[in-house]
Amino acid sequence: MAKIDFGGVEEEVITRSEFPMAKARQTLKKEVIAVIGYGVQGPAQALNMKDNGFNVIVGQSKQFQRDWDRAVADGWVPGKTLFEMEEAAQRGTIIQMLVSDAAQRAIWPMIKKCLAPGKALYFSHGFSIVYKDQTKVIPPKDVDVIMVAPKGSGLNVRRNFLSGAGINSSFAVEQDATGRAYNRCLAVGIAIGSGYLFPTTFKQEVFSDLTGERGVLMGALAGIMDAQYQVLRAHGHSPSEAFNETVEELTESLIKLVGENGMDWMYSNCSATAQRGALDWRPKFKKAVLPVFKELYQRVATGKETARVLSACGAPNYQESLRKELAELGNSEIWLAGKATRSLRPHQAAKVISKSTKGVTGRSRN
Ligand SMILES: NC(=O)C1=CN([C@@H]2O[C@H](COP(=O)(O)OP(=O)(O)OC[C@H]3O[C@@H](n4cnc5c(N)ncnc54)[C@H](O)[C@@H]3O)[C@@H](O)[C@H]2O)C=CC1
Ligand SMILES: CC(=O)[C@](C)(O)C(=O)O
Ligand SMILES: [Mg+2]
Ligand SMILES: [Mg+2]
Repeated sequence: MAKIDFGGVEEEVITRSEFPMAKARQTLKKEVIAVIGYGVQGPAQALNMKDNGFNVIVGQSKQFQRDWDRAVADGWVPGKTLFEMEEAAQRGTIIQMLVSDAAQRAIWPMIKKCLAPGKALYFSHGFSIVYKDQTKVIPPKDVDVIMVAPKGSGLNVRRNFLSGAGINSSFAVEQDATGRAYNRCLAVGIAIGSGYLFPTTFKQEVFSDLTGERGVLMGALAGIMDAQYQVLRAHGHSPSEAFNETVEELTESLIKLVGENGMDWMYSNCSATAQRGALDWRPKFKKAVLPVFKELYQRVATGKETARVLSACGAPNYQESLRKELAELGNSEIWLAGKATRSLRPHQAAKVISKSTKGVTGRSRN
């Protein structure tokens, strides 16, 4: 493992050069990897592994016709590489649990029957194992239990693979029954297209992941956007102006600079006026939301968020009510304004400018 200094704390990271693709292929050459679930992560991981030359089959319930049809359209062949979930799980030696977290609880009794000794049970989230009191997912002692959790949407797991970039993942071994769990885990991590692999535990992964997606990555993000948009609109700003100053300028400009070189770098390349205001207001926002994040982490740690996911997402009419909720969000004024704004992005001009390298390196941090 390479040792990397993260802001003064040393952590170990697995690099592709330590665990090259040839070693992954060697490690998994006798394995049949059964990807159970063709939702978001399923297609990305299955297709990346197949394109990397691994022996992959897909298990998908035909009752979810849309997902079955997508698997067929992606080249999986019914009866050869695409099966009902139980048959795929029987055939697989590494069983990847990539149905939704609530569905993992529902299909567990069936999966458990397919876990012959020496097989590996794989997750991309610590959820089912860590909250076993609620999910009842308790693997037998004679199988490996491993996790690779890509740190991004499945869409990017596939897109980054196709662009050659890869995506970083965390990984953990919960149970090593065969003595090969660690190598199996890293080999699958490399096979699905991970770049760097960060060691974690199932518990640390799921606590941080649930906090992140409810917080800054998704929930808090949409919440603060709504709040700012509402205030601007209430003071007579047009929808386009309110949207531009809340979302468009972030996604099209400023957050890209944060990704490129950090927050201070983005600040450095904005006006002195903006920098002063942002530095002054940062602590106020932090103070306002800190209690909310503390409450969120508590709810994650005590399993309340898990109970909410299992009861809501496991309900029979959930897909219908989810569709309604997402449609309501998409049809709210802010996101309709967003649709109009996106149609006005000046793509042509951007292409011409990108041919020049003058003036694109940014202002240094002093
Ligand atoms: N979506 C993502 O990008 C990420 C997901 N993960 C984790 O990966 C795992 C899979 O998540 P997603 O790909 O989002 O799955 P998803 O939420 O898209 O699940 C869809 C799959 O579950 C199946 N399914 C749903 N209910 C079912 C039921 N009652 N019986 C049988 N099958 C059912 C669907 O047919 C489909 O194949 C989860 O543990 C998730 O937390 C981790 C990182 C990112
Ligand atoms: C993309 C990801 O890693 C999330 C947000 O945690 C998820 O989809 O569960
Ligand atoms: Mg995540
Ligand atoms: Mg998540």
